Amino acid sequence: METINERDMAFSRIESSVRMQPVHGNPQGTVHGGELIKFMEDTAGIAAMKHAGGNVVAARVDELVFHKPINIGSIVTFIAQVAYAGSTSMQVILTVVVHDLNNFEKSETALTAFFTMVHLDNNGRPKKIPTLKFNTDIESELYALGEKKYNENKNKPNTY
Ligand SMILES: CCCCCCCCCCCCCCCC(=O)SCCNC(=O)CCNC(=O)[C@H](O)C(C)(C)COP(=O)(O)OP(=O)(O)OC[C@H]1O[C@@H](n2cnc3c(N)ncnc32)[C@H](O)[C@@H]1OP(=O)(O)O
Repeated sequence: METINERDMAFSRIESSVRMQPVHGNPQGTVHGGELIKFMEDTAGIAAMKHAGGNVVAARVDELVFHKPINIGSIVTFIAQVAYAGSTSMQVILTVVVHDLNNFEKSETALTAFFTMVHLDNNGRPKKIPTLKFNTDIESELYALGEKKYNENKNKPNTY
């Protein structure tokens, strides 16, 4: 199989929309945080799989922020972007937006997080990934954010 050494950042971007159902709810009647995190991890995982070209696992979640509660019945879009590629790991920036059901041009950010996803080979060992190429000013900013988070994690004591 052909080995890909470099991928454009835009290649891995994923958007996935879901209507939040009663089964996603918590006792307060809004969407349960754990349900949202599962969708976030799946979306981050698919973006990372696209970049890596194979299986990935989540190694870490940083700066998960719940900015707004989400109501049952809302249509929510999960946006995942590989922002930085290390040797075998990726920083995936996850943004969750809630749409205005009467005006889909309007949406609000409800959650944000960084996921560290690691590419694994068939024996479950970390495997090298393509480098990441940015092509626009916005992508360059995302890359800088991802690189900062990667370096912060590498420098944290007792992390691994
Ligand atoms: C709405 C949509 C619906 C769609 C619906 C479809 C669903 C379709 C979904 C498919 C998508 C699946 C997405 C789910 C993914 C899981 O749910 S996975 C389950 C949860 N995760 C786990 O069980 C992982 C457990 N941990 C491990 O297995 C090992 O610790 C790891 C992560 C493989 C690392 O192993 P290790 O031997 O420590 O590796 P090591 O060589 O030291 O480091 C490798 C790299 O990882 C980094 N790393 C390791 N540990 C850490 C750490 N704690 N923090 C940060 N970085 C770390 C290192 O810095 C290194 O990076 P590079 O410098 O190479 O880039």
